Amino acid sequence: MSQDAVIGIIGGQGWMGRALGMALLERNVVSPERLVISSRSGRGEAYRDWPEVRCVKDNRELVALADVIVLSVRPEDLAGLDIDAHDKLVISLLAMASFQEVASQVGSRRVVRAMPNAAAEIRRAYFPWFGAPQVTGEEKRLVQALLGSCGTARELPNESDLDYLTALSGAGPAYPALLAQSMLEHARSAGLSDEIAQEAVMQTLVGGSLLLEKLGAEPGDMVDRLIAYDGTTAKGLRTMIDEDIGQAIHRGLDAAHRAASSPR
Ligand SMILES: NC(=O)C1=CN([C@@H]2O[C@H](COP(=O)(O)OP(=O)(O)OC[C@H]3O[C@@H](n4cnc5c(N)ncnc54)[C@H](O)[C@@H]3O)[C@@H](O)[C@H]2O)C=CC1
Ligand SMILES: O=C(O)[C@@H]1CCC=N1
Repeated sequence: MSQDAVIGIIGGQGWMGRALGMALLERNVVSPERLVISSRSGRGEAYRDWPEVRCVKDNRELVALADVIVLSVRPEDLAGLDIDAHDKLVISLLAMASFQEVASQVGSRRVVRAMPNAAAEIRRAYFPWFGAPQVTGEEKRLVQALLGSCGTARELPNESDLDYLTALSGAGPAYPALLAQSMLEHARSAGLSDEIAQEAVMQTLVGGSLLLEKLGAEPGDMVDRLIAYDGTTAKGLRTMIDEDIGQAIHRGLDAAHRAASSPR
């Protein structure tokens, strides 16, 4: 498929659709003339700097204009889309909607399922995807370039990996947010001012994450090293480990994975 393909995003004003649309434009992966979005609420503010981007209200018009159709609506809105993609390439960002379900709803078996995460907003998403056998090698290269605009795109060998990663990386940015919330509550209850507590939590989580990325080693190596150091960190870590923080995380991931794998 040509790199000049017109890309249409259904739900292009929503959280993920807008993040993808903006990333494609800002990274010059797609020129504004080659982007079409459908939005029930009109053009909106997001694309105000890109007047060449076409905005339509009717999804059937978008399907007619686009070579590649990105679905970025909530899973419960899939059944109401009422489009026939006539075997065009469709990229679904939907959680909880299988290849079979998407293919039969949109009238194309040339379907890629892809899973962004909230960090697409800052172009740091982990963005795995799985392409049906009907998707050609050239189309897969295009998909990799499109999704790579939002961060790190990765083709997966099978669809079940995508359901798993929906729970791990798709939902993932919420997990450090939960940790941050808990640390912040603790800092406040220890009497720190809001300003210092917020700054300390943010800088620690961001700095710790960047350090992990730079070290590139097993995260457990850092844990082992600090337990062996046997200082204050070791006291905190041992207590959290004895309280089975690992079990709580595994049970949470299992629950999200079950939700991602079950038919709605
Ligand atoms: N928000 C997240 O962190 C993630 C979301 N996803 C998936 O991405 C998809 C989109 O999610 P969000 O962007 O968060 O939802 P959202 O609610 O922010 O955006 C969905 C957009 O679709 C529009 N829409 C609904 N029905 C439509 C229709 N018939 N025609 C045109 N537009 C329509 C809505 O008005 C809204 O603007 C979901 O299926 C979700 O499972 C996947 C990974 C992460
Ligand atoms: O919570 C959800 O269902 C979506 C899919 C993965 C992350 N957010």
